[in-house]
Amino acid sequence: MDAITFPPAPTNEPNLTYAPGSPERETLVAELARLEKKQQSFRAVIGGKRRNGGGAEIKVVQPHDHAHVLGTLKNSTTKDAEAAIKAAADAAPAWRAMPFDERCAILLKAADLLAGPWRQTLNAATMLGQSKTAFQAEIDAACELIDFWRFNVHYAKQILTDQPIANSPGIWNRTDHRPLEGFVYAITPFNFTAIAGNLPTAPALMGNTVIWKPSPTQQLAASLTMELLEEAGMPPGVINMLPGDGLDVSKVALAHRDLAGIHFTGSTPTFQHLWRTVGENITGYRSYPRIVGETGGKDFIVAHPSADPDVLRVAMIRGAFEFQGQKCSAASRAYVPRSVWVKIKDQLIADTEALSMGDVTDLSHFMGAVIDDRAFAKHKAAIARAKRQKHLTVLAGGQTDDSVGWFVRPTIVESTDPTDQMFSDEYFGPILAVHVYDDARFEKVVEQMESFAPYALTGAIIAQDRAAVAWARKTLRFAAGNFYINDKPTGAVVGQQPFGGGRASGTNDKAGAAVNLLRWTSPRSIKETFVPPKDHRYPHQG
Ligand SMILES: NC(=O)c1ccc[n+]([C@@H]2O[C@H](COP(=O)([O-])OP(=O)(O)OC[C@H]3O[C@@H](n4cnc5c(N)ncnc54)[C@H](O)[C@@H]3O)[C@@H](O)[C@H]2O)c1
Ligand SMILES: N[C@@H](CCC=O)C(=O)O
Repeated sequence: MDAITFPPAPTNEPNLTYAPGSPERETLVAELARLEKKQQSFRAVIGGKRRNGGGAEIKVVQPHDHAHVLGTLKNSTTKDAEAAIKAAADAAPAWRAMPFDERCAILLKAADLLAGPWRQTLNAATMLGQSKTAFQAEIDAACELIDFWRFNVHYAKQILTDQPIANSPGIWNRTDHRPLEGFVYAITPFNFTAIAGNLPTAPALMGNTVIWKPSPTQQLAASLTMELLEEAGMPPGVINMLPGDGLDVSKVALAHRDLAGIHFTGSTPTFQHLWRTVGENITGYRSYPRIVGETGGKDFIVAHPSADPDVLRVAMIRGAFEFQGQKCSAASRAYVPRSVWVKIKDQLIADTEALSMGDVTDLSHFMGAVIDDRAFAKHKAAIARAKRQKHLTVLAGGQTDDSVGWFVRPTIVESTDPTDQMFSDEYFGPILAVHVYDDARFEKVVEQMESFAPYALTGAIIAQDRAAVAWARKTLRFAAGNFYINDKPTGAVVGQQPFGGGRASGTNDKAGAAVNLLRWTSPRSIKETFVPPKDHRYPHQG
């Protein structure tokens, strides 16, 4: 008989420092050398079996050294997608029937494997493939993914124990949290190994089987995540990984009767394309597909005249430039009162110019390269435009160089016009637009920026005046799904600041929280009457 059990209580995985001489640094350096040396073939995983996709070859390279090929993959085709969907359907009955505790144990084991023997492998892969520094890889590939897996078990258990609170006499009401009927299509972005690992596993934990389409530029870490999950005991067919650009996979998956849900993180245009296609196909599905998407941002820092200048300067540098500004949460627009600007401007420029950028296997760097040639071209064009416009002044950075890697210097652009496109368009790179305003206009400036960008992902207020903090918190209530007071707008921690945004930034089904897991269940209400009536007549009938 199944006991009522309590999984280990989750706690956040502590960050290792990688300081010179630390044991973690030594292991990481060895893993970097090992992974750099071998060119891999990244194959699809369908029903637990490896196979090459049937499409064209795609090279996976190091962004900071793009001549260095980490491996190759073959694009997944419609045939691969059909095989993966069949494998997911074949695996579904046994996976649904597996006791919940066993599913939890697989993810808890995956978390422990990642905290232990796999930690530096996934960190090194994330550094090489996505050009993250050691610290940026640690907070993503190790800590955030471990936290997702441990906290999701805790939240899933809460969902299952959440049962009806009322029972009429002689009746027992129960809720059966069923998985969805069909497969979940998880499509993941390049920028976070943790998000890539969470999107397929969260629906799987709730009993669903999954088609996982990672980003080609994140394929090294994605393939290793798949291996780790297999070592943790994830049965064949529960998560089927299809490398490549996803175009052919979507042709099949989005038109399939059994599409039960989409778990997406990536850009707003891609998400809108997926949603539109589902809309066009709506009459063909068995159930209405659940659509969960976390998308773009134009994340802000607003400083009040009472702001502590040092707090503001650090929030701007770390918030805008860590991981080359390629966090969806990265600050890309700042509004600074003139009285504070005069105190920080010189130091902000000097600190920005001093940020060291280069090959991330040299652990002394603060930043690496942007992800690919497309991103590089976009940032280069945005900077060139800024140099041309009269109302824009490039204060720091502005240089780009793609001869070895896709390097974009951290760039600060001052704008006299807060309606310039730099305050509304997502560039997803190390470019921070700053509007300096007269102190007395604080409220006017906040009211203008509140909905100037279509997004509402993250934002921060930097102020010491409590009334100003309270006013901004109220006025900016719908401008950010994650709102920070006297801190940078990046670095949300699972279990502490559930992450996600509204408006064009997504459906705000907070990753790593119970609300997200609920989307992957279809509750069934069960009423049992112990002594049912045997006469159809009611008392008022006399
Ligand atoms: N809100 C969040 O939580 C969050 C987190 C991380 C990244 N992001 C956003 O992600 C974007 C950057 O990531 P990206 O460049 O990987 O985004 P992207 O939209 O280019 O790609 C995301 C994924 O979608 C795939 N894709 C694209 N078209 C597809 C199709 N037709 N069918 C199937 N798959 C398809 C890509 O291959 C990739 O795997 C930014 O806009 C950023 O703000 C948001
Ligand atoms: N947890 C991360 C998520 C970033 C997404 O790209 C942050 O809050 O910075």
